[in-house]
Amino acid sequence: MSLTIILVWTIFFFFALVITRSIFALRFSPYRHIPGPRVCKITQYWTLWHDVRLRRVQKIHEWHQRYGNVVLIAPGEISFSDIVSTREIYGSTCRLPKSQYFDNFLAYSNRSIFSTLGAKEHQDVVKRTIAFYRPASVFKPTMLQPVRDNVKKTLEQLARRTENSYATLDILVVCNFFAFDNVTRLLYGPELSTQTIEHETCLERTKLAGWIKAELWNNFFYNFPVARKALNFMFSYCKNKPEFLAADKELADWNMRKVDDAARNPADVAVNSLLYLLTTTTTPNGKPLSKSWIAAELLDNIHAAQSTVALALTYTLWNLANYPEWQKRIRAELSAMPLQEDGLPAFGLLQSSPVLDACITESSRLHPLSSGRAERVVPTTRTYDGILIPANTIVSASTLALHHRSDVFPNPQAYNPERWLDAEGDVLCAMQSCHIPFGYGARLCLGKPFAQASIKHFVVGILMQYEVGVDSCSGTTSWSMAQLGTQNALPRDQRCNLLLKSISLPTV
Ligand code: HEM
Repeated sequence: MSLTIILVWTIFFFFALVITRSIFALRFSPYRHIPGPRVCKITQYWTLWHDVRLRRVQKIHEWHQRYGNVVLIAPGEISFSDIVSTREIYGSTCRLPKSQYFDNFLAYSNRSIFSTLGAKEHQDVVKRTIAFYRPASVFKPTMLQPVRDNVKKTLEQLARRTENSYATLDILVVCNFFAFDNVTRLLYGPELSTQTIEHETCLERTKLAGWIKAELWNNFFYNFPVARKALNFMFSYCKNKPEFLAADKELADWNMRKVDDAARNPADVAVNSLLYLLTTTTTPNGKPLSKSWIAAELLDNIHAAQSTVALALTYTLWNLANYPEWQKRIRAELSAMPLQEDGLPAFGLLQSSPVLDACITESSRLHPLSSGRAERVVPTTRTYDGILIPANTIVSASTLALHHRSDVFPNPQAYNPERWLDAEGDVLCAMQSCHIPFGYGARLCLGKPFAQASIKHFVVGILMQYEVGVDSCSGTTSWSMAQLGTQNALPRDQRCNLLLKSISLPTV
C-alpha cells in the first residue's frame, strides 16, 4: 500500500471518529441537555487548552454569562454559578468527595488535609488540626504578636527603601516576603521559621521567585504529568535546573529539613506552632503521626497560605491605590483608634472597622485568590438547579461567576466597597452567600481567621505610614494586574509596582 493511501485512510478514520463522537455527544450523551459551548460537549480538550493557557477560570466565567447558571465545561464536568447548587456541592449535607484533580497536591506521597478526597477520611484527619486555626487560638496575643512584629519589620525595611519620602516598589515582592515570614512562623515557631526579614537576599527569599514561576507551570504539568517527568529526566544531569522545575523540590526538601531539625531538637519547637501540634498528636490507635505526613501537611499549608495572602494584600493595595478616597476613609476610621506600644491599633478594634472590612471584602470579591478547581464528584445521579446530573460527574462552582452576579452585585466590575456598607437584610445575606473567596461549607479554608488577621494588620500598617498610588510610568496597569487562571490567581505580569509616599497620621 502506498504512503498516500495510508495517509488518506488515516485522515478518513480521524474525521469519521470526530463525526461519530460529535453525533454521540450532541444527540445521545447523558450530558446533551446541559447548556454550554458545543465544543465542550464533544471534547475535554477545549477547557484543557484554556487551562494550560491559564485562562480557564475566566473562560468559565464568560460561559456562565452566556449560558446561565449551569454550564457543561467538558464531557462529564459541570460548573455552577448559583448559590443553591454551591451549597449542595460544598455543604455539609451532601459531603461530596473531592475529584482526582487533588492527586496533584500529594506531597512525599502523602495526602494532606487539603488533598484528602473522601468526606469521611477528611473528617478523620481534620480533627487533628482544626482547633489550631480557630479564631480563639489564632487571635490570642501570643499568635498575633509575631504578625504585628512582621508588619513593623516590613515597615522599617520600607522606610529604608523609600528614604522616608517616596518610591515606587514592587509591592507583590514585599507582600510575598511578609506572607512567607508569617506562615513559616505559624508553622515552625520562632526558632525554625525564616526570621530573615532583614536579609532580602537570604536563601528562602531568593527561592520565592522560583516558586512563583513554578506556579505558572503547574496547570500545564497537572494536565501533562508525563511532560514534567520527561523535562525532569532531560535536566537531571544539569547542575542548574530551570527554576520552574527545581523550585517545588527545593521547597519540599527545605520543609523536610525543618521537620528533621525538629526531630533532632524537640526543645526548639515552639508550643504554639503547627509543627509542635503535629509532632505531639497521635493516631486513634496511639501511634505518632508519620514524619512524611507531618511534612506533607506543613508543605501544603505553605502552598495554601503564602501566595494567597500575598496576593490578597497586593490586590487590596492595588484597588486602594486606584481609589485614594477609600484610603482616606480607612485613615479616618483608624485615626479614632488608640495605638498599642507597637504602633498599631489593637486587633479587637480592627475587627470592628467597617470601612477597612468593606475595602478588603470588595477586593476579594473582584479578585478571588483561590479561584481554581474546587472540584467535587457526584456519586449518584441527581438533580441540581432542576437539571439531571449523571453519577460520577465532576461538579464545581465558579467563584468568579458567583462574585460577579449582577443581580447580587450591581455593576459587578466596579470596585465599590460602599455596597458592603449600605447593604442590609436579605440583600446583605445574598451578597454574603455569593462571596466565597475562602471556599464554602465542609472544606472551608482552615486558615481564614489567620489570613484575615494578617491582611488587616498589614493593610493598616501600610496605610498609616504611606499614601499608596498608581505610578503611570511603572508598567503596572489594569491589564498587567488581570488575574491568571491559576490555582492561586497571580497577576498577568507577576508584579505590582505601586508608589508609596510617606505620611504621618495624627496620633490620638
Ligand atoms: C487570602 C488567603 C487565603 C485564601 C483566599 C484561601 C482560600 C482557600 C480555599 C478556597 C480553600 C478551599 C479549597 C477547596 O474547597 O478545594 C482553602 C482550603 C485550605 N486553606 Fe486556605 N486560603 C487562604 C489562606 C490560608 C492560610 C493562611 C492557611 C493556613 C495558615 C490556609 C490553609 C488552608 C487549608 C489547610 C485548607 C484545606 C481545608 C480542608 O480541606 O479542610 N489557607 N483555602
